[in-house]
Amino acid sequence: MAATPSGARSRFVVVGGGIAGVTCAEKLAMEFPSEDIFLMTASPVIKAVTNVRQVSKTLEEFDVEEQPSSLLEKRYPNIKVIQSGVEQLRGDEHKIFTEDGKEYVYEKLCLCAGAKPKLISEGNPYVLGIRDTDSAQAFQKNLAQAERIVVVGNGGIALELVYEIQGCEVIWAIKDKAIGNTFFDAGAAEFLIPKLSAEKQETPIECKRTKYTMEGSEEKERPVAASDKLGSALGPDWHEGLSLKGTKEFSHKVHIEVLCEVKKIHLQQEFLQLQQTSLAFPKEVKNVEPDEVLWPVYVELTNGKIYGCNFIVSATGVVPNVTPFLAGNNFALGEDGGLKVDKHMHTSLPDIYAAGDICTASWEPSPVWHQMRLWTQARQMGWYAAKCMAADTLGESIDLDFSFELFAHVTKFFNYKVVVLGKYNAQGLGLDHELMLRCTKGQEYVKVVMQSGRMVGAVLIGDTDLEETFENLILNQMDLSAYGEDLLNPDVDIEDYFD
Ligand SMILES: Cc1cc2nc3c(=O)[nH]c(=O)nc-3n(C[C@H](O)[C@H](O)[C@H](O)COP(=O)(O)OP(=O)(O)OC[C@H]3O[C@@H](n4cnc5c(N)ncnc54)[C@H](O)[C@@H]3O)c2cc1C
Ligand SMILES: NC(=O)C1=CN([C@@H]2O[C@H](COP(=O)(O)OP(=O)(O)OC[C@H]3O[C@@H](n4cnc5c(N)ncnc54)[C@H](OP(=O)(O)O)[C@@H]3O)[C@@H](O)[C@H]2O)C=CC1
Repeated sequence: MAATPSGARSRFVVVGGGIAGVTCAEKLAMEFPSEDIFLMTASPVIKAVTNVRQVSKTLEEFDVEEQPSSLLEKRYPNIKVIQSGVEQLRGDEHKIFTEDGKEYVYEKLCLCAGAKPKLISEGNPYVLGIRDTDSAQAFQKNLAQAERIVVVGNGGIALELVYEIQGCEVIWAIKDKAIGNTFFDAGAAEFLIPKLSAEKQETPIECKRTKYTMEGSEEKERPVAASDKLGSALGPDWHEGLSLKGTKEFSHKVHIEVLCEVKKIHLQQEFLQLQQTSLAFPKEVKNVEPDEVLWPVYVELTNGKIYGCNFIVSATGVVPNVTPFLAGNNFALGEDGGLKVDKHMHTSLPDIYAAGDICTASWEPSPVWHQMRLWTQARQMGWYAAKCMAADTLGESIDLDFSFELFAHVTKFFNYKVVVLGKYNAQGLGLDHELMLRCTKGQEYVKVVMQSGRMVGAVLIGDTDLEETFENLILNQMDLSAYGEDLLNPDVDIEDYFD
């Protein structure tokens, strides 16, 4: 590192200590062992991917550890972690200003500052989002005092919460007809629903998926970020170390309100005043509680019902973290507010790349890949962005990485292994597709999406062992018309068929 009067200088600077940023810095450190790589992060700990295991061509398992940054510097002596938030980027000058008053000059920069929860009501103390370790702990603390909460949203976090929470009534308000719209269709939702009323199993099933651990979490005090600082996003099994229990003795009590959104949130005092004003609520708006029961906060839904609760979890997606530190740089943004990146992970500004939750993939994708803000994609993008930065520096050309050929995600919902491949929900296919299903209640749910006789997507719930075969069938686009329903016939050994 050469210091200049105007600030420290590095050829490569990466912003963000989450999976995308750390993976990018590691790959750059390997590609350029004699260069110092600066990794700037607002969080005192970094996320490291360990024990990567390739399950199939595109599905991978790995462990994720929250580690002190010194461990990363030990593994890669040419990575220098700068633990300070970036206050301002001046892209035209190739300069970064940090919150501790320092200035850095870069040649090439990769922005990996993640995303923030998109809350239904900003600044309302009764509305919680879950993103990082600190917000998860705040949620757990509130839950420990709660008798009833309202969960809003129908994606990954809501699915995990409604299954994990015990001893607290959950009112789950969803916009859709069926649960889990970001991962499932109504058929899969039907398959999963009985698990919500069943007593929760104490031992989780063995399941091939990523694991999330906190380095030394039991013995050591974890460094805590200032409360306004954004930590790295949580990930697989984030709730395993937390007791998600309310004040009651029962296991599960989930009531689902479908096809509705939150119309208004009323604090107790305001709610009581409104109730006394006869014209405040139209006749069809109903408090579902007897009047003598009082709650700190009330949620008015668009279906006319009002539920009192201790607090609300807004599990309503994320917004890329582009403000305030990137303000004034005129980046081209995607529809979802992310930094647009081309097929070389390059943003619209010279020498600035982006990866992970902060970016919006804006290249023409493979017909069976789409972006989802997931741990696996953060890692793949971080890795590939570093390769692109290296190729640009060395004047080499580079092809789009193979990991963007097929969307592939393995996770766990309601204690089932879940694999989703390609256009698993027929995303963007309109009516031009057919579905094939196989379902054994309580055991497995298999759905494939076919288009013109070819497989373009699949949802596999349970231990189906079909992921590798289906991944191949989607990738090679073989015409499967001749096999008809045999494709899902449990008596036909499909792997032998296609070997
Ligand atoms: C509760 C929860 C459960 C999840 N479960 C799964 C799962 O099971 N499977 C899965 O694939 N994905 C899961 N995800 C999604 C996954 O965690 C994210 O997609 C992924 O971690 C994003 O990584 P990232 O590196 O892009 O961003 P982040 O992990 O958000 O990292 C951003 C980094 O940037 C830093 N930063 C932010 N602003 C600044 C600044 N101004 N200056 C310096 N540094 C800054 C932050 O401190 C942080 O270190 C889950 C997410 C949540 C919230
Ligand atoms: N196991 C896994 O793979 C997990 C992954 N994650 C990831 O973490 C991130 C955050 O998770 P999460 O917050 O659940 O985000 P998701 O994007 O998964 O889901 C958001 C949900 O909220 C709904 N929604 C959006 N706005 C509103 C609103 N105003 N009112 C009611 N509902 C609304 C969305 O509906 P619509 O789609 O119609 O907009 C969608 O159902 C995501 O990137 C997710 O993929 C999180 C947990 C587990």
